[in-house]
Amino acid sequence: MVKGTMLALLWRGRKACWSFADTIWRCGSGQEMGQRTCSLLRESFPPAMQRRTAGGFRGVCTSTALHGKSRGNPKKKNMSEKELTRHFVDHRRVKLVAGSGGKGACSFHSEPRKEWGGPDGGNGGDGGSIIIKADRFVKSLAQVIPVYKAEDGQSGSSKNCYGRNGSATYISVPVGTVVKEQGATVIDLTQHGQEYLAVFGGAGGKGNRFFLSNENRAPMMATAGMAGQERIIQLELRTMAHAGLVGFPNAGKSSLLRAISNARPAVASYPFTTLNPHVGIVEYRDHEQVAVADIPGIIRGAHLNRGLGISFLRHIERCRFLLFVLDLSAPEPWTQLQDLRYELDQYEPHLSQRPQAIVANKMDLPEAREKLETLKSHVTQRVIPVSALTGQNTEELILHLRELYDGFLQGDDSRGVKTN
Ligand SMILES: Nc1nc2c(ncn2[C@@H]2O[C@H](COP(=O)(O)OP(=O)(O)OP(=O)(O)O)[C@@H](O)[C@H]2O)c(=O)[nH]1
Ligand SMILES: [Mg+2]
Repeated sequence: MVKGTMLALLWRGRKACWSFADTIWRCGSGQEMGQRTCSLLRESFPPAMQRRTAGGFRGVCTSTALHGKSRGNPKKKNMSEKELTRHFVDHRRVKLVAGSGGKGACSFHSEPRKEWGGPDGGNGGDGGSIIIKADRFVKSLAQVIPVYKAEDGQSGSSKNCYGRNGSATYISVPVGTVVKEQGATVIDLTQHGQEYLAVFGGAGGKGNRFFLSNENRAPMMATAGMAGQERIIQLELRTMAHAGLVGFPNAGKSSLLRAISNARPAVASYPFTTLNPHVGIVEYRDHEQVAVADIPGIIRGAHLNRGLGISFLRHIERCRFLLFVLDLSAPEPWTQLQDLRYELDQYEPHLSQRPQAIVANKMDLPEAREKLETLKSHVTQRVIPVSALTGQNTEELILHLRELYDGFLQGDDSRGVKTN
């Protein structure tokens, strides 16, 4: 029984315990063995643990303590914005080649006393197709490779055996991916699980059994499988979010997203900290969720490729409403608003006309408080003064976000449009 207990201890112990497992196994039974084992185990612990077990060895507790560290969930490492840029890809050009069909077989059945058993060549299997599938757990197109070749069908064989069909190849893409061919949109994958069969596999060839007829009792013909379809397509990711944060660099967009949602985009005091879109979810008590996208900063002349350009505006193209984030500590923040609107319209006419609110950020700074009234006099839209840093008045912003969201839902209901 003592031997059994020792073995149980060793099983739960660490690698270090194995070195003296042999020793314990060979020990005699009784108290002497128990003491010897205790001292051996105690010596194998780190000094701190040795001190703790000096009073008396308790096998069960020790094994737990030894494993304590390895059992704990390792904390997920936050990726820096630079690392994220390497992992975040929002467009890809992909060549798709479906599988070819397998060859049909040409063979004749033959067995004792049945020498001319007739043709028995089976058909080839069909080539595999390639299917593009939207998956909400995929966040970027980074894992999409430049060329996909689906599996070919297997050839048919004698005894009427058909070749196996090539299995379909699935390409998982984020929800919101647009499939384009020569610049024209083919399909927009906006639902989780939505599939698009991009290229069909070639049909399998026919075996000579297929050509058996009254006229031809011994067909020698079998056909090769057809080649699979080939296609070059472009995949373009357009982030799916209800609201988009638009502003100059350093306006505090990322800080604001951190303040109102669960997202953790990088925040720093230098411009263009954000290089990729981040989506945060604002949760309400009734479990309604509003997705908010933070995108890189826009500067005057961005449509002429200044700063980071405006190509990333594709990520707010789908947003139903916009939040213009202004840094009220900057001189004349209302000019920022005009510039932002101009740049948005350069990307897509009337993009700046979407339902919107103006978020006056950095209200914790004295210079910002002075400019609030002047800003209000310059604009007709609602201005929400907040401080993303201190969290001041973010509730008003969250509530207004909900109003905009409800308005958008009602608008869609009245038009009978189903949206995501
Ligand atoms: N005092 C004060 N500072 C703020 C506030 N919000 C943001 N900041 C600071 O402003 C700087 C820029 O903040 P970000 O959130 O990175 O700004 P951003 O608009 O995301 O900038 P880009 O990603 O470069 O476009 C950081 O140093 C923040 O700490 C605020 O409400 N008050
Ligand atoms: Mg940012």
